[in-house]
Amino acid sequence: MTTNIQPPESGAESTPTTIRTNVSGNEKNRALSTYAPEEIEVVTKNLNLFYGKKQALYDVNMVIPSKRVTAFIGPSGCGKSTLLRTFNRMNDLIEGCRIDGQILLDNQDIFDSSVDITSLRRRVGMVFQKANPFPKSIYENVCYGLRLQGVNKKSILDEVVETSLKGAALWDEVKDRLHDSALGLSGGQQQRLVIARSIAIEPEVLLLDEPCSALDPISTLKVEELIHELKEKFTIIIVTHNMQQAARVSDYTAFMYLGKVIEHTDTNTLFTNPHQKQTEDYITGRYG
Ligand SMILES: Nc1ncnc2c1ncn2[C@@H]1O[C@H](COP(=O)(O)OP(=O)(O)OP(=O)(O)O)[C@@H](O)[C@H]1O
Repeated sequence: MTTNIQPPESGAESTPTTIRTNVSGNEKNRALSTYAPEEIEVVTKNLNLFYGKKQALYDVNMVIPSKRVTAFIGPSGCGKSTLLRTFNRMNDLIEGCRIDGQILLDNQDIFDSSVDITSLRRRVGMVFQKANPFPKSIYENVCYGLRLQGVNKKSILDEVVETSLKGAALWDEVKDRLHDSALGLSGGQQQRLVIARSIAIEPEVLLLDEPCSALDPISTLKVEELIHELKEKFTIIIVTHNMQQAARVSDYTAFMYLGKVIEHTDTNTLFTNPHQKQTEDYITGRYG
């Protein structure tokens, strides 16, 4: 069901934007506090992050429910990508980056010394703003992760390639040219290919960092529809600049400002009845 809702009006400067949400029943948008521990994929506890002396995240405490879409929104530089990158420890690659606090994935602290980063990144896949297919065939792009794991049996690879491309809504467009270069695909197709490559190794969580920002409206729509389907199998966390997109694709939305999570609630509430003034100012276009 698609619901047409207006952001709250509180004063003459309110923007008359119509924000559509993908509200599809109470169950999907129930309060985060009602989730049982086994329904939660990721928990952050007192998470602080510093780039050298500059603090970029402040005391982030949040729960990310399993098999739901959570969106991070907020003005440029508020820490959305930084927070997203902590979930698969991509920030480890940045010199001078220091993190305090905990992130529990299935109840295990991902910063624990026993955690193997390669297997963490297998469990928590990531898709970036700009599609980054490898200069290989479409087929080899999709089975890249499996080959790294030592899987080389053709029948298995064929099956995974087909399932993943179908899962990424790309199969019909490429099934007759699987051995052509991935670089010959359009931008939107490349982004779906990268998603197919990520889901081929069956992660638990899929991180999407502004996956549509370089795409035209039709490709954007395809990726948004895809996100909707993928949440049946994966927990999805998406960073987007686009509030309409957050409202369309997500079940839960976190509004961030200056490194803090100001409000994190079901998407419908965040856009129709935000509890924090800063959220309301942002969604009504007063700053950002
Ligand atoms: N590698 C880095 N080294 C130092 N500072 C960084 C680094 N990456 C991000 N920052 C700083 O951390 C803060 C948060 O940046 P981040 O990219 O996470 O914000 P964002 O909300 O994703 O922004 P945008 O919407 O513009 O992509 C910013 O002040 C940014 O300048």
